[in-house]
Amino acid sequence: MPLPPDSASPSPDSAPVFRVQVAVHTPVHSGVGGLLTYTHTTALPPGTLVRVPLGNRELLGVVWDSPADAEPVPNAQLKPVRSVLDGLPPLDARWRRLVAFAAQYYQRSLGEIALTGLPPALKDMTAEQLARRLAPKSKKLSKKAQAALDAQAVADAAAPAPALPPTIALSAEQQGVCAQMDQHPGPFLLYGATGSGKTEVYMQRVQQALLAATDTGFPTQALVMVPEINLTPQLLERFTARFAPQFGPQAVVSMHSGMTNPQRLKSWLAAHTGQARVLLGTRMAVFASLPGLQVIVVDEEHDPSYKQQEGARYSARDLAVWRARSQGAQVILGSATPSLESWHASEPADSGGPGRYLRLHMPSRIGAAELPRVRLVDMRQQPRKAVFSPPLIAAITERVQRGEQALVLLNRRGFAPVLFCADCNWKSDCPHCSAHQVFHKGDRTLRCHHCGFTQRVPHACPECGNPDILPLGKGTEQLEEELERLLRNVQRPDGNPARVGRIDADTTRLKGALEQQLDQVHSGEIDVLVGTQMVAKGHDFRRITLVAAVQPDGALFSSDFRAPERLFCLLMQAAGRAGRDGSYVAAQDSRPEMWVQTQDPEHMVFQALRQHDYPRFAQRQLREREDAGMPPFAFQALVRADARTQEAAQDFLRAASDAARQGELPHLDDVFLYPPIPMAMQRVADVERAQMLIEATDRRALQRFLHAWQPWLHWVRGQPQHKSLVRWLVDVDPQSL
Ligand SMILES: Nc1ncnc2c1ncn2[C@@H]1O[C@H](COP(=O)(O)OP(=O)(O)OP(=O)(O)O)[C@@H](O)[C@H]1O
Ligand SMILES: [Zn+2]
Repeated sequence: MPLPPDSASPSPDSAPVFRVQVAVHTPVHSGVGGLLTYTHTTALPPGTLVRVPLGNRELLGVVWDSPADAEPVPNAQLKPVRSVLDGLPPLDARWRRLVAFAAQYYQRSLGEIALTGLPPALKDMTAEQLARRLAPKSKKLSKKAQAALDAQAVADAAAPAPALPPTIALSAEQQGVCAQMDQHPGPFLLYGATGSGKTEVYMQRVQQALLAATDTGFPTQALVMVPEINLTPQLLERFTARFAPQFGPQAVVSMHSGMTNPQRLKSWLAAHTGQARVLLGTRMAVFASLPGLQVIVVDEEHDPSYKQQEGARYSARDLAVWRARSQGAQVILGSATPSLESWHASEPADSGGPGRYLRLHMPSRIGAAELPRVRLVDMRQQPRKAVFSPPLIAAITERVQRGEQALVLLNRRGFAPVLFCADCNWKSDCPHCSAHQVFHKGDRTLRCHHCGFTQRVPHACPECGNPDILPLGKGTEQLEEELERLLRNVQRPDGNPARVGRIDADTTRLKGALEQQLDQVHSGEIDVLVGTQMVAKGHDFRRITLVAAVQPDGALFSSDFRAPERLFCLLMQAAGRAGRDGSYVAAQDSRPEMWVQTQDPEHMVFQALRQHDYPRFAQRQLREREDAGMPPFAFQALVRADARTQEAAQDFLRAASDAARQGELPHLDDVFLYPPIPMAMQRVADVERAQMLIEATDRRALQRFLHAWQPWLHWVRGQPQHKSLVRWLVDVDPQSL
């Protein structure tokens, strides 16, 4: 795109101009710090959005600093700011503090984090376009239309104020928790069983925040975060129903990656200007501009999706805690299965714990609902090769015949994870990754879930021509097919045949598909739902009384030390979908159940699950981690390198490690640099991946070390022998190893 000539007229040499330091994001200027200096005819308030030239491009930037004094600057050295997006109030100091902290902590440039926090649509907008976007829509109306509007306004004014939604009477536990939140500044860890009514507590706290008076006059605001997009529509509905009557139809807005750029811009502007009072969103929402922020909720705080896994690898949960503290807002982390980090942080000080969070407990489900009874099926005692053990099928059949619903969980989509030739041992390996291509029966393809490489299923073994190639292992597609077969003669109480449905990333690719499929579950059209972790958490299903995890054991063999924690959470959350409506269960004279098919029923993960005993599980895991010196008792960072060969990737890491020693970086003695190793997924899309773990017992030592190391990493990367490196990055507090 050709650029217009500089609009700001060049000032004569040495005329006084104002220096403006601007945070911009360019890969070239991504070193830590990363402010570029421009000039302008006036000083610009920090937080102002500007468009600045860089090379032959024009970029959006945020004014970080602009001294109020003019000074003579030789014109040739510095370029002037191209335009100022002055229709928008500047981003406030608290937002800029958050960005500065995140940039420093996660070892990224200010500009990158700042731009991460802004809606993408702003990047390409001129000042005029933004002004138009901000101007109230003033369409010329016909006389008749105007008269109708006026009449409506008169009628509105005369009508009684909209009725407040009936507020639910809080349970005793909910009241107790809210009372504690009144007394204590937080942060709070709301440890509440699945179905204990945590959402109701959030709404109560949000309501209180929205009604609070401030001295700034800016409307008070709340940020509510959920781990996944698929939970936002549901929660949006609940929050809108609660708050729109009181605070206006625009009071609740959402923000997540499933929205179009114009939609995201709209939400962002509403939050920035105070029109929106509640912002509901996924991890990206943590960076939204919310000048009136009073309370932050992080629902399902244990969820790994709060950690951004690309670009700036920030933890939205951790930043939420930081943001709340730095601006005097309350923060509530909620979960039935808190992360071990948060659980540890909430160990009370009087029993020797850090006592950094206040732990609040809601053990009981709402109403008369009880937690499901957990049944472990020892698959070593079941017919070999059975996907579903006969007792599980009998239990599902019984539920369907009574008109209840069942949920079958398997965290693997597709029909089978691999195709296999028994004659020559050929396997459907992805040619570009160290992974198998997954067999999808629906469209008869082999698909790599890592790089997307897709092929038609071969008619015979590509190696030896054997026509009998076999699927190995199970995916959700196969479970669905298998259940349809097993339940084909089962009838529901209305005489119709049992209906099986499936929800996973494959069935929900199209926009609106997930909502539609969830509606089918809620309306009772589907009797047995097969799904991945997508359906295991957060959903308030009312008629599911049985949940089954059919092949959870794989996770027990993972090399990642967080694997047991992840599995336990997933199973507890899944169990939490059964029997949520106590009166329904009672009317059915039924009892909720969670089934787990496993080869290792004695494993402590399953034993703790059986007792619904998160504290015991957490205590044991934490003890192991303390003994092994792992998080939360140690702090970690990863340096990752991608290259065409594994050798090149590891060479870079070794050189980086040598540079740290030669450069005599601060705290070198307090951090431990492990040797580089290939990543568990070693090759993706023809790129070899390696990583190097850095560990310290003191967070600040690790931080200072990383900070001092950063320029060295850039320097090493610039050396000719590392030319073949594709990319490198630092991941602070990595969530998977
Ligand atoms: N005080 C109350 N009185 C009546 N019903 C309530 C009350 N509080 C919550 N509920 C209802 O109980 C159900 C479970 O509540 P909610 O969804 O808030 O649980 P949760 O703790 O967030 O569960 P999960 O962690 O499993 O997502 C919801 O249908 C909710 O409307
Ligand atoms: Zn691949």
